[in-house]
Amino acid sequence: MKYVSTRGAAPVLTFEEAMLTGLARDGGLYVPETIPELSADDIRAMSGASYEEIAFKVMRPFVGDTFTDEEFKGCITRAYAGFGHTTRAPLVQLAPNHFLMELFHGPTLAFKDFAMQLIGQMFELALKRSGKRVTIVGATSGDTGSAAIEAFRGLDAVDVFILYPHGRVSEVQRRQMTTPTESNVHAIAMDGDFDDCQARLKDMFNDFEFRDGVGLAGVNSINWARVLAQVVYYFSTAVSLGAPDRKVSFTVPTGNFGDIFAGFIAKQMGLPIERLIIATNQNDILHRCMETAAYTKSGVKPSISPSMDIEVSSNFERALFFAHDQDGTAIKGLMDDLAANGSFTISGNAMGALQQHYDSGMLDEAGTAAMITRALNETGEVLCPHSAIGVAVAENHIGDTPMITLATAHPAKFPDAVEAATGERPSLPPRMADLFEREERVTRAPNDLKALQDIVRERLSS
Ligand SMILES: Cc1ncc(COP(=O)(O)O)c(C=O)c1O
Ligand SMILES: N[C@@H](CCOP(=O)(O)O)C(=O)O
Repeated sequence: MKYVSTRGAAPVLTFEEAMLTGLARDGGLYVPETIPELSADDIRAMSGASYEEIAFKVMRPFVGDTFTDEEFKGCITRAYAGFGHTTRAPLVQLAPNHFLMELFHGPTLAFKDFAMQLIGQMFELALKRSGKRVTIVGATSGDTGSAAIEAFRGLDAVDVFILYPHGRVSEVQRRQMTTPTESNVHAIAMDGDFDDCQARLKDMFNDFEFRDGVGLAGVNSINWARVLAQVVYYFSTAVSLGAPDRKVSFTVPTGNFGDIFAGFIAKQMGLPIERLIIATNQNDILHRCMETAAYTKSGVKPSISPSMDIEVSSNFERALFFAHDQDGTAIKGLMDDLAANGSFTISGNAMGALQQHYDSGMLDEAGTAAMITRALNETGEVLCPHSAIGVAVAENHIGDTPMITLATAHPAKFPDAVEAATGERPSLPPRMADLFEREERVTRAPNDLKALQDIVRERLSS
């Protein structure tokens, strides 16, 4: 299995190289050259299998000879052993044709744990074998950062630096990042919004002297392995509802487009997915783009679903690559337009290709709060604001096909928003009960590449 860049001008890599490399050297994102297909019988055989068994079947063809079967199975087993639910991604029925996929039973209470816990295992194995060290730098709007820190804290061969937008993550998210005591963990509160954090991260990758000097690696969804691990729960839940003999649709609360793009990969592999619904908050650039073909930045507005306060949706580039028949030159043109003018326009053909798979919807702030209240009253389910957006958008797209909405985070990560909507403050699991008493350790930084690079270099040499 080979991996190519969405901008068509970077070296072709193996799975291991793509996993440890992060951003392609032409600024693009790695994707598999071809997407392996599973037959209806292969998918049918997943019925009754454990999450871990399904994970192995789904991901194995992408991994090539990076790991033996036994090594890869070991990574998968260890990755999900600490999850607080035996089925890992349980389904709860909300209404006759509407199901909620709970993705918040991992150690940091968000869907990011599904991929990050596995990547932690795979990095550890690959780095032990090569004797190399890496410096992970990640950008987060709150959940990727805590999941990455949890997966890599204390690992000898890794330092992990997380850039988060100062004052724009929930207090629980911030404390998850600032309270770990391991010396290889470095939380950085940066001026600006998540897009600024992600832009500086990509600048670091595009500065080859810095990148090669510190051994930079990425665990944002820039990293193909992140997307791959997220493909699995599309299979496990669809199969539990009757796939491949019954179609399903998914609604996905969306920001950086990694999670919903994993659904697209599942569909390309043969899972009978009817529609993939993009659900956005008031930062609705993706929804506007689906309606008008114009991807136009308008300024990120802070919301009660802060993890989705994103306008430069990194993985949309991967979706565009497939919508343009894998034409890297076309994608480079669009991304250059975005960098120069803050917008690009998608051609009729490419829009047609996107609309074959995706629909979209948005929910504003008042609607999000109202949905959290209504979900509790009507179903007894306490939703986080991101999941509430998914549920409300899904309700406008439910037809004869079962709809599965992804619940991407635990409500206790966003207690203020949930309490304001329901009158009840959701509590953290007992293992996190003292989170608010733990000492915080964080570095403040400006939105400035050189200042950030200096922080990384200084910490590595101390
Ligand atoms: C809780 C939560 N929901 C939804 C999203 C959106 O996911 P994606 O960026 O993969 O679209 C994120 C962050 O990305 C998140 O943290
Ligand atoms: N919502 C994310 C944003 C980063 O997304 P990623 O999937 O690219 O890591 C977060 O919580 O940080």
